[in-house]
Amino acid sequence: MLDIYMGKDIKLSANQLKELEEILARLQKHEPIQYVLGFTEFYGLHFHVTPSVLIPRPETEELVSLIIQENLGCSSRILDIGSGSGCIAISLSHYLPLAEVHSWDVSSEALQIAMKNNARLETSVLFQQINVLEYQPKDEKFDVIVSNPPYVTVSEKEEMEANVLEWEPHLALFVPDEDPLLFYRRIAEKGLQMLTDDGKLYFEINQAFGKETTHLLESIGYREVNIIKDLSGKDRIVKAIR
Ligand SMILES: C[S@@+](CC[C@H](N)C(=O)[O-])C[C@H]1O[C@@H](n2cnc3c(N)ncnc32)[C@H](O)[C@@H]1O
Repeated sequence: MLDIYMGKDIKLSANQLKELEEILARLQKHEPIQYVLGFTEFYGLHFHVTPSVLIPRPETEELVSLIIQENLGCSSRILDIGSGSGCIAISLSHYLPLAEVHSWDVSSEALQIAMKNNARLETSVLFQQINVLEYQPKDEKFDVIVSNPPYVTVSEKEEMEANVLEWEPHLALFVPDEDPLLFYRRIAEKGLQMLTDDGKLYFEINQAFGKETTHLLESIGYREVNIIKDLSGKDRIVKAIR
C-alpha cells in the first residue's frame, strides 16, 4: 500500500495484465462487481454468486436477522421459497443449527449455485426444484415459511440501473404489473395448509405494497399481520401468524 502512495511502479506479469484488462472490460459493461469477483458477503458468510442468482441485498439481511432473533434455540422446520444463492436458507441453517431448513426454487441454475454454497459453508439445507405457483401442498408441515419472491413490477424497469437490469436474472426480479402480489397470494394460500398452528410467515416485500400485502394476508385469515420497516424507513417485511 505504501508503494502505491509513494508512486512506485507495480510490475504486473503479462498474465496479470491480461486478467486486469478482462476485469475492467466486464466492469465497463456494467457487470456487478459481485459477479466479477464471484463472491459476495451476506450476514457474515461468503456466498458464491453468478448471473444465475440474484445478488443478496442488505434488506434481506434484516429479514434473516428478524427470523434468527425470533426463533433462537427452536428446533423448527423452516421453508424458504425462492432460494437464489441460498442466502436466506443457508444463513438460517448456520445461525439456527437446531432447525431443519428446506428451500425451493424453480430455477435449476440457481439451485446448483445454492447447493454449492450449502456444501462450502457446511450447512444442511434441503434444496428442491419446485415451482411454488404450481405446487399442491402435501401433508408435511412447517413452523416457519419465509420468502423473498420476485416483486419488482415490469413498469418499475425504467427506474432500474443497467447493472441490475442487464445482469441479474429476470426470473428472480419481475412480476406482472397486473398482479404484483401474485407470489404473496399463492404462498399465503398454500401456507394455510403448510404451516403448523401459530406457524409464522415472513415476507420481504416491495416497499410500494405494504398495505396491500397486509390486507391480503388478513383477508386470507392470518392474524397479527405486521409491517416492519427497513433501515432506510421503507416498508420491507411483512410478518403474520397462521
Ligand atoms: C428475489 S429472488 C430471491 C433469492 C434469494 N432468496 C435472495 O433473497 O437473494 C427470487 C427467487 O425466486 C425464484 N422463483 C421465481 N419464480 C419461482 C417459482 N414460480 N417457484 C419457485 N421459485 C421461483 C427465482 O428463481 C429466484 O431465485
